[in-house]
Amino acid sequence: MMAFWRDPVYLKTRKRLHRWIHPYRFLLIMGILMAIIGAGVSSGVPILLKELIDKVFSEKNPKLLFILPAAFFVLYSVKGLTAYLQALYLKKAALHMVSDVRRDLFAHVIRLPLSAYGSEGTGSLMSRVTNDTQILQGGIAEIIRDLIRNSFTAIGMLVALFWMNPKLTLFILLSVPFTLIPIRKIGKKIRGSSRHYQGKIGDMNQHLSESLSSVRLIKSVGSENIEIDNFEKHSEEFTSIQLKLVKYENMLSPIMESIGALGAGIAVWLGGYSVIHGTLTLGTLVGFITAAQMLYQPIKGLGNAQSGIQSSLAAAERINEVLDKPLEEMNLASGLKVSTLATGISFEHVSFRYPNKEQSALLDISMTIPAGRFVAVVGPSGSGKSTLVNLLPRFFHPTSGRILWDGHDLESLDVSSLRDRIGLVTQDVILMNQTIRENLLYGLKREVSDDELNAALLSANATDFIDRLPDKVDTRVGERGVFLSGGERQRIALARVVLRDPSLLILDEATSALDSESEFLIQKALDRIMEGRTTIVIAHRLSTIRHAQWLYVVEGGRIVEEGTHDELLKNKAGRYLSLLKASLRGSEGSDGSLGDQAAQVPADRTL
Ligand SMILES: Nc1ncnc2c1ncn2[C@@H]1O[C@H](COP(=O)(O)OP(=O)(O)OP(=O)(O)O)[C@@H](O)[C@H]1O
Repeated sequence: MMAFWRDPVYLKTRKRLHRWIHPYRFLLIMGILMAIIGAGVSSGVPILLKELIDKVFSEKNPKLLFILPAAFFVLYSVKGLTAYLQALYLKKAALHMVSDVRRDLFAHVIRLPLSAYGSEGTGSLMSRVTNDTQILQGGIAEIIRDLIRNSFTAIGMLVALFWMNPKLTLFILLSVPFTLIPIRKIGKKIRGSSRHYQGKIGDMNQHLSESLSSVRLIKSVGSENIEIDNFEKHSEEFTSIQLKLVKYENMLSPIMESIGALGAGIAVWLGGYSVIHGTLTLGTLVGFITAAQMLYQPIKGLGNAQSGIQSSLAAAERINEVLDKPLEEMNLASGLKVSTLATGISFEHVSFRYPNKEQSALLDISMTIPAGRFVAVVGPSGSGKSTLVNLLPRFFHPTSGRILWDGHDLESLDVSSLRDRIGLVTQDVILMNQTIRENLLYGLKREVSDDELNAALLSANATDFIDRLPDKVDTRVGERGVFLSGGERQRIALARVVLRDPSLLILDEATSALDSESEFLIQKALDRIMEGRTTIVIAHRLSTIRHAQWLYVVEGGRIVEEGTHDELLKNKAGRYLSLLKASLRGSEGSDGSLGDQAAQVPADRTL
């Protein structure tokens, strides 16, 4: 009847489910045992009733008048106790199991390759980890409770019925097949609505997380009302799906009850006829009708389990969709571990295309960066600069060509050790809502002394502003570091990089200019930090560009020019010169001879 074991989603989830169930099998076995005892005890009730009427009232046996009520008391107490223990064991197993599912799901989500994040929003992913697992847990607990206890109780009742009168039992069983049709039909509807419902929670969460993280934009353009309307739309759609679900879920019970009443009616009609004609005792009839009623209770419960099964399968389907996504290939076991960058990095005819794009972001890039060199990449917006540096920590893989680290293809390296060797400072510094100290030590796999921490802050020029904070390095920085200024956040990011002591430093310079004091402090810090390391900077500041030992000009995903600043300036028809001219014209309204101008403009001028 509950043929969920033939369901394709269940078949797909089965292996995972067995892995999740395994550690809690003893709890489950105990729960099932309690259900069996409870069911056995329940089936004693109609039999006792039969005995009470036939032996005590008809045969007038006074001894049994005391024993039978006492037996009733014991039966009901044992029934209650087993129900309690069964709920406890099964719920405990379900809660622990789903906690494991949540952990596995989070571990999977966090290990997905970067490319997997763009297509599905964070809010929606979050909803799969928190909400779908919750539904799964509710479902599992319900399924086990309703399915197991009710199945055993139904079997127990059937045994009692057969024991009392097999012929009459067969008659009332005639109605059972009719229960299958609504269970199947409504079950399908529940599954569909449940999936829709869970998807809608994901949409609502997505909207919530997006608007909360963009609250500044919303306020600055005054779009609060639009966002409220959008949210209301999501919320109303959610409610209407919920209502649909409630309708289907509650449809089963009355249908099952009516069919059950039909069975009980048959029993009363046929049984009553037999009592009148003296072929059945009154006790058997009362016991029989009680058992028949008690049989429909678990059958109704089996109908309810159907809704739990269907919502769980819908949740399992959504959880599977995440767990089926391939993990990032880290080469942890087979990859070569890197500990330094001794000779350098080379790109060999590297091209790259984002999976959702038709045009390549990088085309036939070949370049060699010897160890220790300070290299700058310049180019117009969207030319592929960030994409180029993102290939180095293997956030993405080249579509063709290869990148070598000390002569070894990046694809053959242990990614974790590779990333340990790379220090990445992005434009928008990401800080956790923790203390400065915790942010500095985040992800470090070694102990750091206070002296070392202070030295790192000193070399990042971060000591002055931290000394002015109430709790110094133990001050919390707020969500994404909002309690700090842009320049302060950058200096913390630099100190973090110093502690990681990477062989390759990748800096994506901020496009918006910082105030000149911050700029100066950061530049000084950088000069110190870059010493002895290979550095690649996506450069926007003239000061960086001037000091770079080698420059690459990227345009349309290709390297169009390379050389030193002075060499590139000499090419009057070159892209480098026109890039500089365009940037200077934008701010100075000038287009004169750029060699001289570039030497004169302030160092914090951004490109
Ligand atoms: N995650 C992504 N998915 C799809 N396309 C992307 C993704 N990131 C960048 N692109 C596309 O790749 C191209 C190069 O982008 P990239 O960010 O590398 O340029 P950029 O030179 O760093 O630009 P900017 O200076 O404005 O930061 C652009 O056309 C961009 O739209």
